[in-house]
Amino acid sequence: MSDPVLAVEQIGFNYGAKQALSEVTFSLSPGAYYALLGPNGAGKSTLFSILCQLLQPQTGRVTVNGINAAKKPRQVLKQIGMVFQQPTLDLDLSVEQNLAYHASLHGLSSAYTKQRIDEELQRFALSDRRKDKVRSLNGGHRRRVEIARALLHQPAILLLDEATVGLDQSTRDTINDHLRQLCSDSGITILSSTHLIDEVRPNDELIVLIKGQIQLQQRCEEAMQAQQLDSVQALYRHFHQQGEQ
Ligand SMILES: Nc1ncnc2c1ncn2[C@@H]1O[C@H](COP(=O)(O)OP(=O)(O)OP(=O)(O)O)[C@@H](O)[C@H]1O
Repeated sequence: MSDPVLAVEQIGFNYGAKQALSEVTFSLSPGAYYALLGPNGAGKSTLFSILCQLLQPQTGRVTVNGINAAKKPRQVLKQIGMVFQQPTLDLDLSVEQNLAYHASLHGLSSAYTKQRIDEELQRFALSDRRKDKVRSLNGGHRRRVEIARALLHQPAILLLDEATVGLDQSTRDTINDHLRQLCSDSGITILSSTHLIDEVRPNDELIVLIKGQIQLQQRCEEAMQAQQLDSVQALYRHFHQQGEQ
């Protein structure tokens, strides 16, 4: 097995008296797609906030490619691309301007920015929309721009927090296809949170988080076989019930 690209060890986080995460431990391998599944309030957003350093864990540690996030936060942030639950594009800027602004925050040179914007817009079939204002794009295209933006600085890990919420089924399918392709083509690791169980595919690595605790980390197909269950829904229900006890 290759060294993990991300290791989360014994992380705990409370909001005052409210416990959001307790002794959360898991690791991600390079080039794999991980679906983080959990009901509302399970702690998914808190975990993402810690991974992209908006919050500091109160216990435990996060390392990215062996670098401790608490000790070298900037080096770790360079390795992470983030797509938040709420859209964060400026609607009155063009697609290209939104991407260029993000690239400048990451300190990319103008020549490299142009190259990366070209590459990512091509990857997401958006090259013909580069001069259009984001306001004129539909929801699926806006999400694709956000994913392209998160990839500009070539992170090792892409984090997506409920990235397909509010999109119709066929747009969700297209984006999900793109994301799986991204892992196999470019070797990037994806951690994508969802409560939409139908988005999880048999070949995905599955991480189930319930009430701030990890209930399962295993390839989805293997977990179904181990539990003798024939669907992701049944598998999730099983671990959900276990977590609620
Ligand atoms: N700022 C806050 N203050 C107090 N409690 C909070 C705060 N943010 C989250 N919580 C609580 O922490 C727990 C984890 O919340 P979190 O938002 O991380 O879960 P989630 O899995 O992302 O849920 P959702 O799917 O609804 O976004 C929940 O019980 C939530 O009520």
